[in-house]
Amino acid sequence: MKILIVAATAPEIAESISFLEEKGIDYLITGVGMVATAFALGQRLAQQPYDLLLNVGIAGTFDQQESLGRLFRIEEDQLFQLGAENEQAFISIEELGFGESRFFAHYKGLPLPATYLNLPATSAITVNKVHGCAAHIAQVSSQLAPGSLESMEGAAFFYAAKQAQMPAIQVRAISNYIESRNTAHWNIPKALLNLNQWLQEFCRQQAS
Ligand SMILES: O=C(O)c1cccc(C(=O)CC[C@H]2O[C@@H](n3cnc4c(=O)[nH]cnc43)[C@H](O)[C@@H]2O)c1
Repeated sequence: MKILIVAATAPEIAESISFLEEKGIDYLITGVGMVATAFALGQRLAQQPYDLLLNVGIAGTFDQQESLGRLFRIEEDQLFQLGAENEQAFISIEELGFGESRFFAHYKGLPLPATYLNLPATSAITVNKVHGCAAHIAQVSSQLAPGSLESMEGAAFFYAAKQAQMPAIQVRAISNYIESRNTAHWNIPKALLNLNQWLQEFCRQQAS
């Protein structure tokens, strides 16, 4: 099975790059954010088809009781606040009739290893602006499924995969709580360690 590993930044998969190169597994660093992700992935997929696309990275969680470093598979991801507003309410892109904002992991029929299937599943939102203001966080969080995560790429990754009609999955390690912004509270090293250990185990199981 030909797999493409997709990450926003090189540091997110730095611990796995020599492993991936030894195994002959392709990877793509897109740059941070939805526009960079959709363009880079679209460009790659136009040149080369894959049997499976895997987006890995770190993410924030809205669940203040969750453990930093924990891994999740993202089953649904949303282009957050894509739409319009009027004086009363937000109007989604679906209600406007211009497209869709919700995208899903897609791997039906693929024999994915236990290291993926056994991960806890959750939903995520994809944002242009990382939430860091307590009042906004309280408002957003009340509209989301409990335990939702937040990244800057996930839904754009699923979008590009859907456009290219290729199976796609996403795994995120929690690096921080979505809270009043304070990066001193983030635990990026723990998230990266867990994410890269998982990624290498996934690739080993996938190959066997
Ligand atoms: O500072 C570092 O050592 C470092 C190492 C690896 C990656 C980073 C990043 O800042 C990656 C940016 C990446 O992280 C995602 N992310 C993480 N937390 C959140 C969040 O709370 N809300 C939204 N996105 C988050 C995001 O997908 C960025 O692409 C730093």
